[in-house]
Parts: sequence; structure tokens; C-alpha cells
Amino acid sequence: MKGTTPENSHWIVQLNYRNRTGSFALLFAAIGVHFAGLAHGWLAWALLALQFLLYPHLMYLRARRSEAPLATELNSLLCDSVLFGAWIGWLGFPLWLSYTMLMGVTINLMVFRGPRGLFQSLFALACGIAFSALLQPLHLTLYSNWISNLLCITGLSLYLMMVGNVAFTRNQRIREARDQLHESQETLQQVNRALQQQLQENTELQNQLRELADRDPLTGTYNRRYFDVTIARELSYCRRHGTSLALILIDIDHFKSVNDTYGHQAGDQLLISLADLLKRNSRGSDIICRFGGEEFLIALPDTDCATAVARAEEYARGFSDAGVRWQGQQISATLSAGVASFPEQAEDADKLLRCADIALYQAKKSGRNRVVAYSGEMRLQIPATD
Ligand SMILES: Nc1nc2c(ncn2[C@@H]2O[C@H](COP(=O)(O)OP(=O)(O)OP(=O)(O)O)[C@@H](O)[C@H]2O)c(=O)[nH]1
Repeated sequence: MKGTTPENSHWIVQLNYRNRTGSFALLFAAIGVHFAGLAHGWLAWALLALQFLLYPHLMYLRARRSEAPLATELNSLLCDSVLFGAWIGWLGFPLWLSYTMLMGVTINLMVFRGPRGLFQSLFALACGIAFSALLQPLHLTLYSNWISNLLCITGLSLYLMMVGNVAFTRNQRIREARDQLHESQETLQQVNRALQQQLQENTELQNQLRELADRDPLTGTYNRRYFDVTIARELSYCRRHGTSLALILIDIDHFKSVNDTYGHQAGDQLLISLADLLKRNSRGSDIICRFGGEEFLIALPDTDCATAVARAEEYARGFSDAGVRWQGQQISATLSAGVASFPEQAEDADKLLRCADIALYQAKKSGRNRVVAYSGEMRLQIPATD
């Protein structure tokens, strides 16, 4: 069963218990003093004790056992109103007593139900008065003795001050809770902003890493891994759109002797200068890769074999003309290139590369410093790999 101990019962149950016990005891005293001037029998006193001394405890027990304490308390307040109405009617509407009882229940109901509480309270009081009218004819005894009035004024004043204090305390708690919520929201926003920034940095870092993973660190051209992934995509595009794609496989001639003569760093410089030349003389859509030690591979989308040969010859001319300056010396070198194209000579990436390789082999074999386009007869001349 819920709310059966005083500690864990609903705050409104606790509050109303305190209020009811205190204010009803004052009303007991006030009505008792009012009775003193009039001749009332034991039944009236018994009813008075029952209503104002025992009733608050009964209502408290009822609310504590309830599954919905707030709703039960509100019903109890309506019950208070009906009973107060009966007392007001029975006592003959004594001004201060009636006003105290009316205000006590009405304020309480209005706190929870607003203006609706006022009408409910007035209606319940009217019901109580009507009930009293059923038991005896209504009469008017407006004035009571001054002690009774004083007790009513004191009780009502204390009650109003208590309501004001409760409203203030709850208001303060709500304000504190709102401030805390505001602070939490700000902290949450800060964390969110930091997370977003972190996410952005991570994305940038990931892009940089991906870029690094795809590039050759020496020349800045794409690497073989990138080529393998990209060529399949490029060829499937060509198949869908019926376009061509040419491959130029380039190898620097006698590169070993450059290394041997001028040193490895000079060789590196030559690789860099060839890569720069390829970059300068290619279209944005061309894919330039460093394919091996001194081998470069260029994929030229939407290019047929003849155009690719012309381009390779441009590269070869440019490379042999430029050479590279290294520690005050001019290093000159030439290159050989093999060209093959899709769909003229091969239908897939492996075959296309193989054809370019065969053509390059042919260029080397025929004396280097030349560009050779693949043709069907070359097959026979590649001993081990064909
Ligand atoms: N400087 C430098 N040399 C490299 C690099 N990668 C490979 N090499 C060298 O490139 C040379 C390639 O020599 P080979 O395969 O004999 O070819 P080649 O001397 O160019 O002869 P041909 O290709 O037959 O004209 C080797 O000496 C490798 O050490 C590199 O990153 N930098």
C-alpha cells in the first residue's frame, strides 16, 4: 500500500494535516466560546469535538491510505466545505465564525483549483447550509462574543500567513529548480558544442588520413592502392556511358644509373620533377599514380589510344628537355611509355594494365626513349608473362 508512513506521504497530505489540526482546534475553541453564551446540550458538544478534534485525524488517515493522495485531499476539502456549511447554517450565520470557515476552505481549494475552487467551495457550503436547513429551520444569530471573534480573527490571520509562506517557499523552490535547469541546459549546450567540434576535427583528420593513405609521400601522386580501387569504378562508368579510357604506363630509362651516378636523393628529385610534369600536363579528370619505384601510371578517361600516345609523347619530350638540376649539375633522363586503351584493346582493368605493360616492355626492348601503343601481335613477344 502506498503512502502509509507519515514520512513518505504526499507533501499536501502532511501540510493539510498540520493546517487542519491547528485551525480546527482554534475553531473548536471559537465555537466552544460561542456555545458558552448559549445553552447547548451534550450532543452539541459531542458533535463539536467530533468535527473539530477527531475529524482532522480521520481525514489524514484516509489520505495516507489513498492511492491518489492529492485527489483525496481535494475531496476532503470539499467535504470540509459541506460540513462547514452545515455548521454555519446550524449556528445561525455568526459573522466571524462563518467568515473564518468560508475563507479557510475557499482559499485552500483556490490554491489548487483556481477560480473553479471558489465556485466549488461556495456550492459545497450552500449544500451544507441546505442540509442544516433540513434538520432545523434556518435562523440568524449574527453576533458572537468578543473572545470567539478574537479567536476567529487570530486563527484566520495565522492561516492566511501560513498560506502566504507556503506559496513563497514553493515559489522559491520552483525558481531554484528553474535556475538549475537553466545551468544544466547551458552545460549540455557547451558539451554539445565541444562534441560537434570534436566530430568536425575527427572528420577532417579522417579525410587527411584517407588522403595520406591514397597518396605517394614522395611525389604526391596517387598510389597503386588508389589506382586499383578507382580504375574499376572508372571502367564501369565507361561501360555505362560507352566512353573510352586510355592507360599510359611510364618508366624512367636507366634510372638505376642516375641513382648510382648522382645518388639516391638526386634520383628522388628526378621522380618528383617527372610527377610535377605529369601533373602540369594532365586534365583534372586524369588519374596520376606512382605505380612502382620509377614507374608512373596515368589513366585518361574519355581518351582513345591515339590521343593517349600523343599525350605520352608530350610527356616524354617535356621530361627529356627539362631534366633536373641537382647540386649544380644538370641531370638528363628519358622515359619509355606503353599505351593501351579501353575498349579498343582490353575490356577489363587487369587486361588493360597488362596491355600497357606489354607495350612498355616493347618500348624498352626497342631501344627506350619512346612511346609504344599496344597491338595484338605483341603478345607473342612477351616470353614469361604472356
Ligand atoms: N632514388 C630512388 N630510387 C628508386 C626508388 N624506387 C626505386 N628506385 C630505384 O630505381 C631503380 C630501378 O632500376 P631498374 O629496375 O634496374 O631499372 P632502370 O635502371 O630504370 O632500367 P630500365 O628500366 O631497364 O631502363 C632501382 O635502382 C631502385 O633502387 C625511389 O623511390 N627513389
